[in-house]
Amino acid sequence: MINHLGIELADICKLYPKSDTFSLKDLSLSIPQGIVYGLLGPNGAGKTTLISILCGIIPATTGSIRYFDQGQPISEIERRQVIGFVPQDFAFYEELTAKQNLDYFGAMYNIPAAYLGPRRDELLEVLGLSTVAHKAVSTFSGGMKRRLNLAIGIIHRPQYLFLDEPTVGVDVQSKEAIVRYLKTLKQGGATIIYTSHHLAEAEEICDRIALIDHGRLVVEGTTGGLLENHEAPNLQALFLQLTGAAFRDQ
Ligand SMILES: Nc1ncnc2c1ncn2[C@@H]1O[C@H](COP(=O)(O)OP(=O)(O)OP(=O)(O)O)[C@@H](O)[C@H]1O
Repeated sequence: MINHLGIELADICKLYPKSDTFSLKDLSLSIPQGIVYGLLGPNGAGKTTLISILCGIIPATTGSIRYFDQGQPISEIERRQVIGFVPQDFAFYEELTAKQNLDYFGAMYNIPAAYLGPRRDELLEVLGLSTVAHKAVSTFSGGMKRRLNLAIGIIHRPQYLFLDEPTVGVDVQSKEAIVRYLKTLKQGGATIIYTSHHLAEAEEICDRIALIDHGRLVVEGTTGGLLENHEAPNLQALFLQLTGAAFRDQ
């Protein structure tokens, strides 16, 4: 399968207002279309900042981002239609039911009712939420909320899906369900860009990874190629080899 260029970032810098330290510095990446791409790094490395810039939630201070489809650049308006974002913080209404949340967010994307109903029911089914579809989300477990968060981010079938720690704080069953569904989305042609601290999970699903530390790119490449080049038995060993053992508490 030919992977066309999907997203190209050039010299991205991010200086938050009132901050005197760059959260991202001179970061350049080329992300192919149709793969799972992992943004990895220690606490405070800049992963959330980068994913938020990539999907247009916050602006970069300097640098450029271009999106492509089948090798052709796409406009800002087109970009907004083809991306989906699953944030680390839950982005739904606790007092509404799972079904009402999906209906609400589906309507925000202007999905016609004839398509929205079947799409909503399909997502509830594959993410194991059918039996609780009519319950208020405030009664859900952490894993159920994570799965609903994912369903909302993909209700409009995005071509580019950004996920910020999609499996944080969930049990093995929910993690498996989420990972399985991400693989299904990739098989359907989606480009998935995700951050995670679960390195075994990242090793399982990422075709390529970028390792970031202190806002700078440390290394980038195919998961297998990086392990081989650095003679690392797994991603955790590679991570420690390249970022050191020091804590990142401040
Ligand atoms: N709104 C903000 N204002 C100022 N500084 C910020 C802001 N958001 C993040 N930062 C800083 O930018 C740097 C990168 O933070 P970011 O949240 O992107 O890292 P991360 O890799 O996602 O970390 P974690 O793994 O802990 O979620 C950190 O030093 C952080 O303190």
